Amino acid sequence: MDKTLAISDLKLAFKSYSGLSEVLHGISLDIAPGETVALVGESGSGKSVTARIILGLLQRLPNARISGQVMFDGRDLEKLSEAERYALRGTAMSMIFQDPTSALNPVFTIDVLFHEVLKRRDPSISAHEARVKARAALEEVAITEPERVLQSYSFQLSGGMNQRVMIAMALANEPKLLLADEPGTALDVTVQAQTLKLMADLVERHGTSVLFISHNLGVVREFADRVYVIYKGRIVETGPTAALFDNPEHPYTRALLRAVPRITGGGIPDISEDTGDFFAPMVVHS
Ligand SMILES: Nc1ncnc2c1ncn2[C@@H]1O[C@H](COP(=O)(O)OP(=O)(O)OP(=O)(O)O)[C@@H](O)[C@H]1O
Repeated sequence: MDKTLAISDLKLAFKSYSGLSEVLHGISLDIAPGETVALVGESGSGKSVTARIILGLLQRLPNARISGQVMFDGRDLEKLSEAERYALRGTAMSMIFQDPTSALNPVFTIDVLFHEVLKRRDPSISAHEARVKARAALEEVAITEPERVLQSYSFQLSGGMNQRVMIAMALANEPKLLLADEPGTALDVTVQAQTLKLMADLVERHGTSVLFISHNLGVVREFADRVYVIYKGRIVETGPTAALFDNPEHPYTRALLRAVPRITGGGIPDISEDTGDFFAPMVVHS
């Protein structure tokens, strides 16, 4: 079956007055239909820029130099016009962010925001039809009083409620691919765990593919089918989640796993002090 997403040899550099700074050095990554794939790595390793290239957002920056191939649902993104890429965002692919409260425009009520989202797929959808769909979508994320939520502004709702609203909106147009960039990191851990479980159940039911970007290896272990570990713009290890966590072979993956904070003390180890060769060849688990 065709992959939902197939990235090959993706390179990215930013041009500045002092020259080119290379950020991605030829990464390859794919996601099958219905699969949840995690991209993990430290801050600045290139996770968010990868998501922004998939969404077609970095292509608009005049100082971004991009090469390689990104195939989405059988289509080469680089061959699409800006208008075609715009049409894909919020319809065939959508995104959820770290902080749901700031991602939802506080000027409009949730039902107006929902209407806008649904119009991306069906420009002629009426406010009434949108409201019916929005109510059903909110019920799917276990919101028991959808009418009250629809009439509210995001600042009147809790962070956990906004996260559910955002998940419902992101899935309202039945996207093939959901990009989840550190979802819920701005929430407390219990609420984050509940909403991630909700998201996982929903994407499974809808057969949505997910690119899950996270620092949190515990969450990755629970929700991802496969993992790619990225270090300074290079994929250093990849494989099915259990194989990779049970038998990490690349020095950087080992350091990353050792750096998971433990309640029993010792604080967060500093992996920059690790002596392993983080540029060792990539490890692929089958
Ligand atoms: N518009 C830009 N211009 C120049 N450099 C950029 C731009 N956007 C990102 N970068 C650089 O690209 C690198 C990768 O950034 P990216 O945001 O993808 O990291 P990340 O892995 O998502 O980190 P975090 O987990 O902190 O979000 C960083 O060094 C960042 O400074």
